[in-house]
Amino acid sequence: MSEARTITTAEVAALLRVPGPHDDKYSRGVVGMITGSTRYPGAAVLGVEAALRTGVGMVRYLGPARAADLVLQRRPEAVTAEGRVQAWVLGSGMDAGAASVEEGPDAESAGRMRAALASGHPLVIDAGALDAVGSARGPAIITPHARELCRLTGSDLDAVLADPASAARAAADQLGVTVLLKGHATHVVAPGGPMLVARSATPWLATAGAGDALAGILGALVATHEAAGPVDLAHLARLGAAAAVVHGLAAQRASAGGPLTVLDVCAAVPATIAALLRSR
Ligand SMILES: NC(=O)C1=CN([C@@H]2O[C@H](COP(=O)(O)OP(=O)(O)OC[C@H]3O[C@@H](n4cnc5c(N)ncnc54)[C@H](O)[C@@H]3O)[C@@H](O)[C@H]2O)[C@@H](O)CC1
Ligand SMILES: Nc1ncnc2c1ncn2[C@@H]1O[C@H](COP(=O)(O)OP(=O)(O)O)[C@@H](O)[C@H]1O
Repeated sequence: MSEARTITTAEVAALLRVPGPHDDKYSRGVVGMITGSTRYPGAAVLGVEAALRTGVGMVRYLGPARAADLVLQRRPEAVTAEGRVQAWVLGSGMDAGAASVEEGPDAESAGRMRAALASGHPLVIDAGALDAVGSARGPAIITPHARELCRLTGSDLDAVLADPASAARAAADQLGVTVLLKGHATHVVAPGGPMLVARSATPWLATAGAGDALAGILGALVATHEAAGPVDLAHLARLGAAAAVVHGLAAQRASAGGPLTVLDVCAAVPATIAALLRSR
């Protein structure tokens, strides 16, 4: 078994960047999101909502037209034009192989995804972008669930579920990226680094779209840190664990012991962050 340590709320609070009087939308960080597809446009809405609720200077949304329309209906503050970006979120709400699509309504966002992978900026790689991890030039954190991890590494599902910490560590070493393995407990590890575990989630969070929101929270945290100086794989591991704790605590707030929707979780993120900041 791989040794694992639960990240504390004090550590998470210390990782939250608070804007100061001299900040502007660019110095706070811009997260670029190429998420959602013609088939799964809702994932784009959830990720953008989560990123904005986490606090970031700008969300630049560059997915397919149908998803962009829905994002703008929900969040007119999202910017859908190309421009400066400090960190990317790729692949939520896309089918495997999304970066290789060359025809149809999702081809333009596939091209943008290939450019983001080659940009050297930090990357949050989710769902349909996972199989493109080998083309990531910048530091990357991948966010698979157990079955996605198996698809990526060829490991056995029962073995991953029995020892997620070892599976996450082996994947990080094999792929040379930081791995955030989702589940009731979420395991996060950089190649050769310490294993961090987030244990704040409630089982009510096991609902479609919850992972899309996690990717948005994480993308916002990465962009706000990258705006202050380059993040590396070890830094991405701490931010990944922090994002999972914020996600889980927001879910506890949204649930209050009962069912939740993913937009409820997103709506609970600002109060969750405010409570963490009061505790530091
Ligand atoms: N509103 C939306 O637009 C939504 C879009 N979604 C997108 O839908 C696409 C497909 O996602 P799926 O994860 O369903 O597809 P997958 O094809 O990756 O998963 C389907 C298979 O994986 C298994 N599986 C799922 N979660 C697991 C876990 N935690 N442990 C072990 N096995 C697990 C399922 O039993 C099933 O056999 C993704 O791009 C995703 O981002 C989902 O996020 C749901 C919401
Ligand atoms: N039993 C559970 N208890 C707590 N959290 C869970 C549980 N099952 C899943 N989650 C969380 O819910 C999210 C599901 O993400 P994912 O599998 O990508 O689903 P989707 O693709 O539908 O968004 C992850 O953040 C995961 O950690």
